[in-house]
Amino acid sequence: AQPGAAQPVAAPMRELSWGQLNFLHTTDSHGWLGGHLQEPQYSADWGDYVSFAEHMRRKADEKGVDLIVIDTGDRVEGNGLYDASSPKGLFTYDIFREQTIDVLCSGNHELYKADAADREHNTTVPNFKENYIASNLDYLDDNTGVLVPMAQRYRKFRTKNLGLEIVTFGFLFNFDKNANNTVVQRVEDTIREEWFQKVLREEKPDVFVVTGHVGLRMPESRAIFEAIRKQHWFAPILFFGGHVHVRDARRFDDKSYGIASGRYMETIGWASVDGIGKRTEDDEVAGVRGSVSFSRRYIDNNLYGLYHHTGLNESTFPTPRGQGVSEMIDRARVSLGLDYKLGCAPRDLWVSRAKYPGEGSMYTWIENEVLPDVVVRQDRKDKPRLIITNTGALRFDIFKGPFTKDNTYLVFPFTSKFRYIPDVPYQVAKKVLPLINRAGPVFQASLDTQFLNVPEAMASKKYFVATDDEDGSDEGSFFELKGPESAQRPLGGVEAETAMSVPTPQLLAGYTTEDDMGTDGDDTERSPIKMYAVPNCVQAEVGFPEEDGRPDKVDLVFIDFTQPWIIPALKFSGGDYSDADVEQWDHETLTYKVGEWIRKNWDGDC
Ligand SMILES: Nc1ccn([C@@H]2O[C@H](COP(=O)(O)O)[C@@H](O)[C@H]2O)c(=O)n1
Repeated sequence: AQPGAAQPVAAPMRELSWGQLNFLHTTDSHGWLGGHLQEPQYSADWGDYVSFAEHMRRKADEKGVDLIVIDTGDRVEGNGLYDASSPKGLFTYDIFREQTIDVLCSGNHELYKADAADREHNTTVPNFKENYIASNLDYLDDNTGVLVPMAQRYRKFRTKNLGLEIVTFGFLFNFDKNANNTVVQRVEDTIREEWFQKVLREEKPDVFVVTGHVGLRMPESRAIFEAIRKQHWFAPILFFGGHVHVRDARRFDDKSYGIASGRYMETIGWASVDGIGKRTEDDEVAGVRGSVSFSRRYIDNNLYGLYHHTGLNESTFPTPRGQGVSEMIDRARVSLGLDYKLGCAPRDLWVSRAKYPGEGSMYTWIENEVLPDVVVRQDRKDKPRLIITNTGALRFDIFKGPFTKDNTYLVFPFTSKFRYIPDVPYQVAKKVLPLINRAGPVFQASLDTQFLNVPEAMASKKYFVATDDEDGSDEGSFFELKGPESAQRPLGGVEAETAMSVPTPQLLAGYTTEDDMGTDGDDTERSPIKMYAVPNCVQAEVGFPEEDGRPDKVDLVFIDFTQPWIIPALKFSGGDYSDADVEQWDHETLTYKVGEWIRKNWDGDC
């Protein structure tokens, strides 16, 4: 762990079970290679994970079984370790490559910006060579002007100890907000491509492993499963998903299962599979291959748990390589000045652990306190304005106490700036926010308004029910598990505030996941946390007339990411606006503006 990271706390543990094939899985790490310095549940770092994987490989060898290490993308954006350097990721690519990863693929965050996609092609792919799979992703080489596969489309390999043959793919969901130096082919089109069909016709592996930056319950995963199953009735198919930032496991059928392993290096996914027979020519005819048994654990990424699962301790656990990686991270953090204190947060501010609107909500804070102060222009200061930001732009909680340079990137990782349309009739402008939040038919399918929200909402909306609040209002609904077809309740602080069960007092609050396999997936017993839904966007009203609160016209200011939704919402509200009417508000990023605000307003002692 990093110097100064919170010490892990002892807790009741569930064991890992081993099978013929065993997997360690990370996804959506978003640069959190230093771990969570403020949260004991997740305070181990990438160096500890390197040590852990080394011990688990040795154990696999001793047992005569196999271990495969997987990462399913979104390695970048969301932590100072990646975002604070120039160029971005100056240190993280070298740190990340220290883990031996057998199969990896791209996430959408590797592709938002052209320079990040260049680095993926020119650094990550060569770092991992044939282990990097890009089944539906091409890269436009600037030097040659030629569109080439980002990496190979699939990989076939034999496992070290049991000699099982694996065919593996690496998919990205149908993402369309990538920079123009990559092309993402829709999954549904890719599986109809000749190369994919040829693999299915010609290869007869013992098991298919589908890695993907795709939620397990997104339609793309189902489509891939059905395409493989159509041609391989009895083959085990294992999915390793990502993107929606949740812990989840899904049973597709009795020979096909998947795991999704959370976000931000909070979770190391563990999956083990038994019942994989060597495939014979007659299998498909006779249907001889029985069910596979699948077991999963979501490992909280802290040293207490990693020692427990390896049977090691403080002196025996760190390997020279792992220790070296922790030192690399420390040096990088120091040279980037990530612990530099901008101010002192006077209270906890939550993404979804507090009701919106409310005192503890990060979104109430941003719309009431921050936006009115930071979205100001001298030449338009007397014009009333509406300022809109999407909630997904604020990604992580703020804990009471020191707010560091690192925290600015954890909370506001994007380089988004403000744009505006001047002098919009208020009667038109005021309808934009409700339209976006109600997500009506105004928006085409490609403009799903859930893409404005925090990624966790994608899973939550589908698998949890938003119930009425305790006070009977429908404001600030919270999620309650609907049944076994579920995703999760994430995240941990130290207190367990819940209406869903009686917390065990000494347990730290954290993940209490329910998935298709039941409620025993988390490796550590935690007390549950109540999670509240947040709207897609929030809005500040600034400079409104005091008498009736209804200006004639307003400047409609919005974060640039929201523009594709703002324009159709304006049109639907009777405003004949297009992209041509949009002007840049100023040239400062939201991240910079909030950093400056914190410097001025949170200048207490802590
Ligand atoms: N410039 C951006 C890019 C993304 N977002 C938000 O992030 C969400 C996607 O996050 P994943 O980690 O799941 O890829 C997206 O839905 C937006 O809410 C943003 O605000 N600004």
